[in-house]
Amino acid sequence: MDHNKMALPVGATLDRFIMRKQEDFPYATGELSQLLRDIALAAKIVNREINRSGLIDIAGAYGSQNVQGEDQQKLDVVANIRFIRALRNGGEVCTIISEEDEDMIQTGNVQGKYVVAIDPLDGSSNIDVNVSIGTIFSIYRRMSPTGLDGTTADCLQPGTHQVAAGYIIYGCSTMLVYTTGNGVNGFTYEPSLGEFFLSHPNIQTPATGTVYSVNEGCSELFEAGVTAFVRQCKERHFSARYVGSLVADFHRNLLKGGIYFYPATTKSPGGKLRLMYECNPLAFIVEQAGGKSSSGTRRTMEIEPQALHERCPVFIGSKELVEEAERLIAESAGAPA
Ligand SMILES: O=P(O)(O)OC[C@H]1O[C@](O)(COP(=O)(O)O)[C@@H](O)[C@@H]1O
Ligand SMILES: [Mg+2]
Ligand SMILES: [Mg+2]
Repeated sequence: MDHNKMALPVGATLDRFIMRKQEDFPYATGELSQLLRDIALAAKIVNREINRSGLIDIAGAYGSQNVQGEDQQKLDVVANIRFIRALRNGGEVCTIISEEDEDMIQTGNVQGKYVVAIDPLDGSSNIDVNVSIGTIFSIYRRMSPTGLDGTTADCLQPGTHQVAAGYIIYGCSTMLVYTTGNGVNGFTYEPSLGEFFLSHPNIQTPATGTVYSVNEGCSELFEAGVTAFVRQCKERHFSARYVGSLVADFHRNLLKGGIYFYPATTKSPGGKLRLMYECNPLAFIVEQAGGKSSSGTRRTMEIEPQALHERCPVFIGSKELVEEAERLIAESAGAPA
């Protein structure tokens, strides 16, 4: 046995883990590894801001709206600035799609091989009330040649083209969970050492569960198949859990089993969540952990994006629960199950 190649023990630092994973790819140039480190660095800085958000003047609205027409919170803007700065300074990223910016952000790193889509602060409505929030990121390799800014085509790639994806959850503890298409691993931040340590190696999500996460306040606006699925969850005495921060609801269900869904409603026919920096990255992670993600009728990662901030309905989590939701939606639409 090649003892040098054994799996890294729980407690290994993120840095060592990234290096070890890079060794698995003989032709790896280290750029993606460096990009993951840049994201981890920005996460540490944003974590510090969040942890003291009740003390310093960082709470509340910023006074402007983003392209989605949502009031930006100060922490949305701070997190956006921190991540963009780290990605720009890191040099590996040519173009960024951010929830907080209408247009593509060209970093000026024309030699950069990667495009990043990011939700700098997820769960904005929970910032001021000390409930878990997060950051979600998705990484693609550019298709256009280096030497120029990234293009719209570089940004509008389907989820199946992702080379890495992850999220940071700022909760009871701060964790970074990511995949490069080779399993899902979780790292817990130790602030006194300023390091992320491997705490959740090779995460596998249970095939089923007894938790459903949906904003039932909109249930009057659900289509028949979704209503039937919610009814079934209740008939099975599932527990309703809804934090209102996608990252927090997703993370719980990833570890314990369950399903989160934000369906299309008559009010928002495209759903609420954004394909490029919310649905696709979490879909990549859940699939790598043995779960499933769907729009209700098709695999999330096979959706061809048409716009940077397009929305899509999402059903994500334990495989059997997502398939059950799809079956009831198909049935109610009269399509063969
Ligand atoms: O308040 P609603 O309609 O239930 O929406 C909550 C959902 O919206 C979000 O807050 C959207 O994300 P942002 O906070 O990044 O805009 C999700 O985190 C959450 O799951
Ligand atoms: Mg979000
Ligand atoms: Mg956000």
